[in-house]
Amino acid sequence: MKGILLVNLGSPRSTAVNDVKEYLDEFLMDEKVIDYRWIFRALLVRGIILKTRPAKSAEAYKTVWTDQGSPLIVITEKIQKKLQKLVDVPVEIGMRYAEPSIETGIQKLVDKGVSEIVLFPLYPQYAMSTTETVIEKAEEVRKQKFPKVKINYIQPFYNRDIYINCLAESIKEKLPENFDALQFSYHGVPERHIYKTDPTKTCNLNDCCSRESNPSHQFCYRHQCFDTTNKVIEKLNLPREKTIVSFQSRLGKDKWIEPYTDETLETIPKKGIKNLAIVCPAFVSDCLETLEEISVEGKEQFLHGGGENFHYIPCLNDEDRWIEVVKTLCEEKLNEFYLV
Ligand SMILES: C=CC1=C(C)c2cc3[nH]c(cc4nc(cc5[nH]c(cc1n2)c(C)c5CCC(=O)O)C(CCC(=O)O)=C4C)c(C)c3C=C
Ligand SMILES: [Fe+2]
Ligand SMILES: [Fe+2]
Repeated sequence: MKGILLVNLGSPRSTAVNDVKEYLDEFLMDEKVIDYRWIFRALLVRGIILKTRPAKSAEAYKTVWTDQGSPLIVITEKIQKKLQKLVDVPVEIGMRYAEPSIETGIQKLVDKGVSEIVLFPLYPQYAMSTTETVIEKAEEVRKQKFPKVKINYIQPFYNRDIYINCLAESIKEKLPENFDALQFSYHGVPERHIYKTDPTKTCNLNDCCSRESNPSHQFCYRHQCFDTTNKVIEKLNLPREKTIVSFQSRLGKDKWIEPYTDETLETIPKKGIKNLAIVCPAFVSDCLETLEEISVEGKEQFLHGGGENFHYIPCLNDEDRWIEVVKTLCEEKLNEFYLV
């Protein structure tokens, strides 16, 4: 029997500082996220970051937490429920960090008699710290706990027509009537991650990310973000000069991919952009990074820089058209099981 596992990043179990600390420890000790040798990672994460960040992050989580829990988990559950109504195989969710874990999700499917799983990492663009760590973790769990189970992984879908149409339509519906610019703010990654995962060693994080065709693009997160943006701009028929791409949420002292969202938000009002619409297409569901970092902090930065109107465009969340895309992508992979 076949089944579907939707995988998202995960959130702390509550906004208590200790729960946030436990979550951040698992997240940041992942060597695909902070890719230093264990001893240096432990010194940085446990010796420095976890001393102060959990209290700060817990305060931020409190501002977005709902009666049902973390927005990211609640929305992923809504996607699961809606998808379950459209497909005739069991659908479960699993989080890369904290609960419900990938193991919990696979166990629930196995308990329902599933032996062939389509696993969907809910990230449009490939990154070592997202898609790659999800697949690595799922393979580790499968080998150790479920050796008879087969897993088929859905690949990044940043450039698929069905996804681009869906994202473009969603944005179009929510765009305000008057705006000076539409900003696409993607989660950032350290530059080092892009060099590390480039099998061709040709990406220089410059023009090659935006070049038409280049073998490095399959693993270049920066390229994939530009490509999603360009395809949406084309669909919406937007003048290029009315659009901005930037990268948010950087952590630590390393150089992350540029331009940075916070700096952009502070400076664009001085260039005449007073009315801004902003969307975050690296996230399929709203979460701390969109609801707090962009909608609240980002708005403050923009207004502080002299901006006047800040319009946040929510993620796809559980919109019906997005659930249809999830269904199509899952069905493609479910069908592959029949071919082998
Ligand atoms: C596109 C998706 C994401 C990428 C790429 C990514 C890389 C990445 N993130 C951190 C550090 C943190 N991220 C945090 C929250 C967070 N990150 C993503 C997605 C991506 N991260 C999401 C969806 C969330 C929100 C989770 C939620 O519960 O809502 C956090 C925790 C919050 C905080 O303390 O700020 C950290 C830390 C790194 C270091 C990284 C790449 C190396
Ligand atoms: Fe993150
Ligand atoms: Fe690149």
